[in-house]
Amino acid sequence: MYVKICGLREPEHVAAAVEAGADAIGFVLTRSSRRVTPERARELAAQVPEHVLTVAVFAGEGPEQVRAATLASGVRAVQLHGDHPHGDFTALRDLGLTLVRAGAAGVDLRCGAFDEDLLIVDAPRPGSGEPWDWAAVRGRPSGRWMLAGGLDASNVAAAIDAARPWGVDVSSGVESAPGVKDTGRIRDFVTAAREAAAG
Ligand SMILES: O=C(O)c1ccccc1NCC(=O)[C@H](O)[C@H](O)COP(=O)(O)O
Repeated sequence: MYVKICGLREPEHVAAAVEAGADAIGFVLTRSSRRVTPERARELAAQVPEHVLTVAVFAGEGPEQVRAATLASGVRAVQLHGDHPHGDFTALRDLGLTLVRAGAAGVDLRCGAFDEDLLIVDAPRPGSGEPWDWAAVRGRPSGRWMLAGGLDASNVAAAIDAARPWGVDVSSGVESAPGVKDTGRIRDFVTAAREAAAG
C-alpha cells in the first residue's frame, strides 16, 4: 500500500513521515493554510531520502507558474488538483518529474488519461478532512490511484476495504489542529494503512 503524507511544513514532521515509512511527502504550494514557499519546500525536501517521493501540490495555477515554483522547490513530483486540462500535464512532461493528477470522483478515473503517472481520487474540497462515500468509486479507477479525503488512522482500514485503492493520501487526519501535523498521528496512520493492506 503506497502512502502519501501531504501538507508538511516542519522538519520534525518530515522526519516523522520518513521514519514511519511514507512513500511520498507533499508540500502545498498553492493557496492554503498549509502553504509553504518554494524555498521552504526546498529546505524540507533536502532532508528526504531518495526513496521517498517529494511532491509539490498546486490547484489552478498555469503551467508556467507551476514549472517555476516546482524548479525552485527542487521536488521530484508535481500534483495538480482540480480542473487542470490535459495540456497542462503535457506542458510539464519535459520536466522529467512524476506527474500526479488529483480530483473528486467525477473526474476521469483512468490513471494516465491525462498522461499523468499517479492519480488521486479526493473529496470535493481537497485538504478539508471531510470524509466522503469512498465505496462509490470501488472498481472504477484504474492504474496507480490513491484514495484521499477525510482519512485518518481510525478509518483508513475501512476506507481501503471500501474502495480498494492502490495507495492512500492524508493531510488533516494526521494533524492535532488545523494545519499542525502530529508526529504520533503520522506514525499511526502509516502503520494502520500498511496493516490494513496486509490483511
Ligand atoms: O491540503 C491542502 O490544504 C490543499 C489545498 C489545495 C489543494 C490541495 C490540498 N491538499 C491536497 C492533498 O493531497 C490532501 O492530502 C488531500 O486533499 C486529502 O486531504 P485531507 O482530507 O485533509 O486528508
